[in-house]
Amino acid sequence: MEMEQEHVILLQKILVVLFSVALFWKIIKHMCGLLNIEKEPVTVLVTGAAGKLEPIIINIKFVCSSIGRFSATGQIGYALVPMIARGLMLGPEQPVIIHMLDIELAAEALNGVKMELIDAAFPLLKGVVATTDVTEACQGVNIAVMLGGFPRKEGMERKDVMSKNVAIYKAQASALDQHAAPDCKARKEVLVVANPANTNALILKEFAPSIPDKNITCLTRLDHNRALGQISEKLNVHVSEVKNVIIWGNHSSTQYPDVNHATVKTANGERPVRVAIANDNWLNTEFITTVQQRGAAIIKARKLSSALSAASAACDHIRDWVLGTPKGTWVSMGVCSEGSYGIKAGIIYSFPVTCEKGEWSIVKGLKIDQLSREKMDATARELMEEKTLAYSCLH
Ligand SMILES: NC(=O)C1=CN([C@@H]2O[C@H](COP(=O)(O)OP(=O)(O)OC[C@H]3O[C@@H](n4cnc5c(N)ncnc54)[C@H](O)[C@@H]3O)[C@@H](O)[C@H]2O)C=CC1
Ligand SMILES: O=C([O-])CC(=O)C(=O)O
Repeated sequence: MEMEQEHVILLQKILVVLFSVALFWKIIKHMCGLLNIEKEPVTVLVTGAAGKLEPIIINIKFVCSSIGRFSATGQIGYALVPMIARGLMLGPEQPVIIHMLDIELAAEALNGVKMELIDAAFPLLKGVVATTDVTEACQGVNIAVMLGGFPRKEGMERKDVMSKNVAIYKAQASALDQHAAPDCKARKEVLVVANPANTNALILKEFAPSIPDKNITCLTRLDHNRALGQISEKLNVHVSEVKNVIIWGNHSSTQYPDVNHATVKTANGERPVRVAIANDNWLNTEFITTVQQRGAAIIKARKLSSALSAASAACDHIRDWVLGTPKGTWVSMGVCSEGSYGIKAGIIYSFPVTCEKGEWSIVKGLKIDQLSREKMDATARELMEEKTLAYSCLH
């Protein structure tokens, strides 16, 4: 009898423990749910997002034969917006609202992209605005990815492209300055992708005085990823095993892809890339020109510029900036020079950076050899010339 009672008591105790564990688990899950619900959506602006196809009229006499050939516009935008809506930019638990801006001519196509975003039923996507009104587009924006710009057309001089783009970036700077959410001014991120990326970012910085210089950056992460890709191909290792390449300077053919501090993971630990490749001649010549010319090579192959890899790099850039770079790893970002490594303060120049708590910091104290010094200075000179040209276009 006593034994039976003991068994009942033991069973009761087990049931109480099981019930408590289940209740505790339910409370935890409920709290996590509440946390998710409470996460405010982040508003991301993407300019130049229309994803439009325009017929090319090659020869006016044979206009019929030219129908069916198309040039895509808003290409990067069309690849980028679904990546943002899937959480590839801000993480799988961050709801987003996407604002898309394009020009009047692309309004119908822009609306088509909005329809597709709705049809894709992305769980994280809490709203879409498609507009040709820059003021509406900039309203309440936390993060801005600037793809919109005037592409170089046949027969146009560099100065013609520059004058169109700096005028666009000056106007958009004023709109962001006046209408972006206080976050964008106090804390958040502006990424300029449209070419000339560094100089467009410079103009944005100069004409949006309420946005701190630290919040305005340009994309050189694509070049950084291209450099990682070339090294991984050469060594026949996965790209994730290679780290800490650097892109110095301008997102142009004068950029300097530097592997002097890069490493590759091996079974026996990390090895310098220079030692693993053991071919300085290749690293100092073909590797550099391949990365510098990769954009042109893609255009030649696709008849269109890099869109998939540029969109992916834009996500990498913002994700690492907001969520932080992995320990021991740096990335390349075009940021406002503070004078580090002898680069004139104030220009937007690509440096190696680490990010923590939403702030980037330039990696300091890297040893710079003679070849690197010359290449870093040459790309800085080009940026100074672009700055002069941009200002001459504005006057
Ligand atoms: N930094 C980087 O690593 C890279 C930069 N790029 C540059 O990114 C930019 C975008 O590339 P794609 O999407 O291929 O070009 P795209 O020509 O396909 O698209 C540009 C879009 O901007 C729109 N646009 C023009 N003026 C505008 C304005 N005032 N406001 C808003 N939108 C405007 C156009 O209607 C078009 O939809 C180009 O300037 C390209 O050279 C491209 C690849 C890599
Ligand atoms: O020149 C372009 O439009 C393409 C470009 O920047 C790149 O692929 O790096």
